[in-house]
Amino acid sequence: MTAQPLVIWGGTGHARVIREALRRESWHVVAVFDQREIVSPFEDVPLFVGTDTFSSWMHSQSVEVVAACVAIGGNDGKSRLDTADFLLSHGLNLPTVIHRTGFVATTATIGDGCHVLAQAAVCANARLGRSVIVNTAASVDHDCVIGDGVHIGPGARLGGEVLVEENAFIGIGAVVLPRVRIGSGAIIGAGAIVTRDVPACTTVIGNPAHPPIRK
Ligand SMILES: CC(=O)SCCNC(=O)CCNC(=O)[C@H](O)C(C)(C)COP(=O)(O)OP(=O)(O)OC[C@H]1O[C@@H](n2cnc3c(N)ncnc32)[C@H](O)[C@@H]1OP(=O)(O)O
Repeated sequence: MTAQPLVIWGGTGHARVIREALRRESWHVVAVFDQREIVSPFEDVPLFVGTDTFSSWMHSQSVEVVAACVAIGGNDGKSRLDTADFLLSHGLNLPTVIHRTGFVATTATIGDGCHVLAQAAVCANARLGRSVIVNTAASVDHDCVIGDGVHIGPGARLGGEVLVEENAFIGIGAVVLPRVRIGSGAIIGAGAIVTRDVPACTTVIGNPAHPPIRK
């Protein structure tokens, strides 16, 4: 099988993680794009800046580029989804990337452009929307429902039947107890233990998780 050319949008460390997770026999990274004038994360792959440059670059390619990955991490699910829509509008596919050490149950469903990274697990009957990141060693247990644009940070643990609404962000090593609902755009701080539902657009930290105290 010949590796297909693929572009990565987003030129930070997450791009390196994505490239590492891609199957080398399937995908060959030919360019990185970003909105900012930054240095390419790869010595052997050029970085180009901006959406206008992207359109002209696509037209200039002699070999058709058919796929892209969005490498925007952090809590910016909206940017991840907007960028995914931009790339789709240029006719690109957004393959689901599953690291060779990642686990996805046969009964789980995963939307376009999701990334399941090294040693992460998506368990039985879990449902992931599109452009979801399940980062290194995170776990999404049975029957969880994860909305579009959600990022589950490294080592975070979601018990069974957890609902995470769109664009929410679960920080490194957080734990969410079974059947808890995390509202859209909520931020769960690193290491938090979430025992109750979290309203939309709310940040919580600590054990048990609570909003930060304003000083
Ligand atoms: C591969 C990767 O790296 S993927 C990236 C994953 N990233 C993460 O998991 C980061 C998650 N982010 C966090 O936990 C953040 O600290 C947030 C979102 C909870 C808060 O961020 P900010 O609003 O910028 O808070 P800030 O850093 O100013 O800290 C405010 C106070 O809260 C405390 N605090 C911050 N985060 C936490 C936390 N997770 N748990 C407990 N206390 C915290 C700080 O110590 C500080 O306390 P102080 O006022 O007594 O000094």
